[in-house]
Amino acid sequence: MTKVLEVKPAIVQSADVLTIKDLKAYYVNDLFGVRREVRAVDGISLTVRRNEVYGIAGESSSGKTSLIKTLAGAIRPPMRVVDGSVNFTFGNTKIDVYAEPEKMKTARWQNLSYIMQGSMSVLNPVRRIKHAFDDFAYRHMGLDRQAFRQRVQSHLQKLGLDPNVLEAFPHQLSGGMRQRVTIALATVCEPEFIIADEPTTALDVLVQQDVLGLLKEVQGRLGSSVVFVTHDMSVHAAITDRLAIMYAGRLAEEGPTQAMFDNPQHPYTAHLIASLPRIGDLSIRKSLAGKPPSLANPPSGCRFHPRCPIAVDRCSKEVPEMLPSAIGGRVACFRAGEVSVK
Ligand SMILES: Nc1ncnc2c1ncn2[C@@H]1O[C@H](COP(=O)(O)OP(=O)(O)OP(=O)(O)O)[C@@H](O)[C@H]1O
Repeated sequence: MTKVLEVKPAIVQSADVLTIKDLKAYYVNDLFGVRREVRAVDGISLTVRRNEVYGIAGESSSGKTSLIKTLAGAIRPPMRVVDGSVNFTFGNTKIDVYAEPEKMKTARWQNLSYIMQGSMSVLNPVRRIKHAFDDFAYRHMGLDRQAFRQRVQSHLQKLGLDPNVLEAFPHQLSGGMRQRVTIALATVCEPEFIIADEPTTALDVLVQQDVLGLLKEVQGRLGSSVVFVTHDMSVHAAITDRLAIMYAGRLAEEGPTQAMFDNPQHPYTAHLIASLPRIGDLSIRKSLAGKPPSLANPPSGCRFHPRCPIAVDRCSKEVPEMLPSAIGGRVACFRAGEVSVK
């Protein structure tokens, strides 16, 4: 049995809120006249539905953070979107992120919010917590000061936080508390779309469970969509409805989370699941041979083929497309379904 955190998944509904089509985003550097491209996001298509938690998993450097920065329209040089599109639908408003950057600016905080890695980056260490709410949320809510403060206090209470945290400095709170405050900050405007990048990585497992429970509860109450990024598969098992696995800038597999854990179709998914600790199993977990490839010079064909235990000749020559999988998702593998989790 796989040891996972226990947080109940939400009901999945169907309208698409985010549609990404054949997205390519590269880091482009010119060094002494030599152009170097790191293909961090390389031909990704996916949709995220209303009221679902969509997970993105993959080893370090697989492109997870680059993908979510790209979808939030939060890219800076040397990163460039070289092809493809990102579209959001918020109520009746449609936004093409790269054709309509002004619309996207307005949507930020109101319709879309971002919980980043490490809560201290959004909470100024020398200012009280209340100022973070003033700085980020006040102008988006159209309330007078008093009504705004009341709204913030009642939101904190709904999340089980004492409104007195508003008077605290970040360093006076524990790591878990700070992350709860960050979730409160990201959700006070009741956004339809929340991006969470490794929000619980630095926390111990019990606090992590608490913070994940909170995020799930707010998501369920608001009916928001969440894109949740972490390399930790046990967290995906606990919180996500659907899961995408990234390998070397591309999607390897996507599908309903539970079905992927029960019956992974891609050998890389099977490897990630097999590396999780299991209750009562004292055997040493086998790691995959080799390292993730350089995205400046990725392998030909399927990028996973040099490390794949079941690769055949074709895998080094042809790029596998993402095609419907046997478990109601999509998979990019010529030998899909021929692996099992041992
Ligand atoms: N500013 C940059 N310039 C050049 N390459 C970059 C830059 N930022 C990231 N990269 C490269 O892009 C690739 C993808 O990185 P990214 O941070 O998106 O991966 P990740 O899956 O989020 O990793 P992690 O789990 O470690 O955060 C990596 O090869 C990384 O070295």
